This record gives sequence, structure tokens and C-alpha cells, in this order.
Amino acid sequence: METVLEAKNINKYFKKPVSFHVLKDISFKINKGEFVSIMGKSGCGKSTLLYILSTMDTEYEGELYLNNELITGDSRQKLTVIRNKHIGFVFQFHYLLSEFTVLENVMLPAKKLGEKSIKAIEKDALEKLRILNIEHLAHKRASQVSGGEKQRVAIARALINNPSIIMGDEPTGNLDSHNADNVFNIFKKLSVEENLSLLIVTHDEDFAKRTDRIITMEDGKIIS
Ligand SMILES: Nc1ncnc2c1ncn2[C@@H]1O[C@H](COP(=O)(O)OP(=O)(O)OP(=O)(O)O)[C@@H](O)[C@H]1O
Repeated sequence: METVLEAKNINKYFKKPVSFHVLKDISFKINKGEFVSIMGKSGCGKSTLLYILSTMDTEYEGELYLNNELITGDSRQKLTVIRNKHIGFVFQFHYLLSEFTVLENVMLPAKKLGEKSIKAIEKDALEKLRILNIEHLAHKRASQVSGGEKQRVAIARALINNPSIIMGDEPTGNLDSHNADNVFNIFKKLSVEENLSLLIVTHDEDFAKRTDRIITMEDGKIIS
């Protein structure tokens, strides 16, 4: 089984206002095509962990491997490239640019990466919109589409650079049950049909139960 992401003995301390051991010896692997959820009570360290796994926070102990390469200790500049290329993000809030069209929003991370022509990026973006069944929204402004559609646009944007893994911090937190179900089905399809790995923090038990595996955290530790 091919491993996409591996965390080895991750420890994290917040030094202020008082020293606080927030992540305690976290180790796990995510395989290619695996759809994994992270659950745990508020304050157990889920967002802190995701921040480290997504390479945004480099102040931790332990080792992080992406596609079997050690990325712990890499420069900020290198991590920015790794993040743009290999990790797609979906948040609770969509963070779309409301005055830009749906298509322009989806194209942005690829433009930032700067590896392809605008024509090629546009073609890729339309393909991602097609996968998410929202190709018809391409030329609408982001402000003109519904909440559920915005989250699908955010997923298309997360996919644009063909990442190895999608990470989500409560991506269904702002959605009603119908739209949350839609997002679940999209993630499931991406994992089964595109062999994409997904690691999703959620408070939604129904969502988590249907993923391939649940990582449960308590008080900074993985308990199951
Ligand atoms: N910058 C910081 N400095 C000090 N303590 C922090 C900092 N950020 C978070 N914490 C604390 O670390 C713990 C873990 O926070 P974290 O946001 O990772 O929890 P969480 O499991 O994601 O919670 P939620 O489900 O409510 O989002 C909490 O006790 C929080 O108060």
C-alpha cells in the first residue's frame, strides 16, 4: 500500500501564556486513495495537528513525510511550493473571492504555481468543475452562487494542482444536511475514482462513520 502522508512522533508545545503540551506523540499514516476523518472534542488539538500536517506550522517535534519524503526541516520557501503542489485545502468557510468568477477562483492556485499556460489552466479548471457537476457556473461571480455550490467551487479550487491529498477543517460545518451529504459524496468519489487521499477534521459523526477510517483524538493524543 502506497503511503501519501506519514506523521512520526509529532509533539507540539505552546509556550505562552504557560507551557502547554498540546500534541502528544502523534503517529499515523494515510494511504493513497484513503478517506480518513479526524474526530475529537473541542480543544483536543485537531486544528493544531492539521496546521502542522499542512506545513503551515513548522514549530513542532517529530517528523512529517509527504510521498515518502521527509519534509520536516525544509525551508519555508520549499514548503510553500510543496503545499501549493501537493496539498489541497477545504475549510469551513469557502474563502472565495466574491468579485471573481467561479472559473477564475478555481484557476488561482495554478496561476500562483506558475507551471502552466493560462489556456491549459483554464482547461484544467473546467475539467475540475465538470467533475463536481458545476461546469454551468463557470462564468458566474462567486457571490452569485449558493452556499453549497460555493463549497463545491472551493473543492474544485483545492483540486486544481492535482494534489496528493486534500485536507479539510470542518468542510461541512456551515452546510445543511443535504449539502453536507453532497460534499461527502464528492469526497468519496474522489477517493474511489481518482485515488485521492483525504484527511478531514469533522464534528459530524454521520460523516465520519462513512469514511474509511476514523482517527479519534483526546487531550492531544490519538486514542483510536
Ligand atoms: N496559539 C495558541 N497558544 C496557546 N494555546 C493554544 C493556541 N492555539 C490553540 N491553543 C490551545 O490548544 C488546544 C488545542 O486547540 P485546537 O484549536 O487544536 O483544538 P481543536 O480540537 O481543533 O478544537 P475545535 O474542535 O474547537 O476547533 C486548545 O486547548 C487551545 O486552547
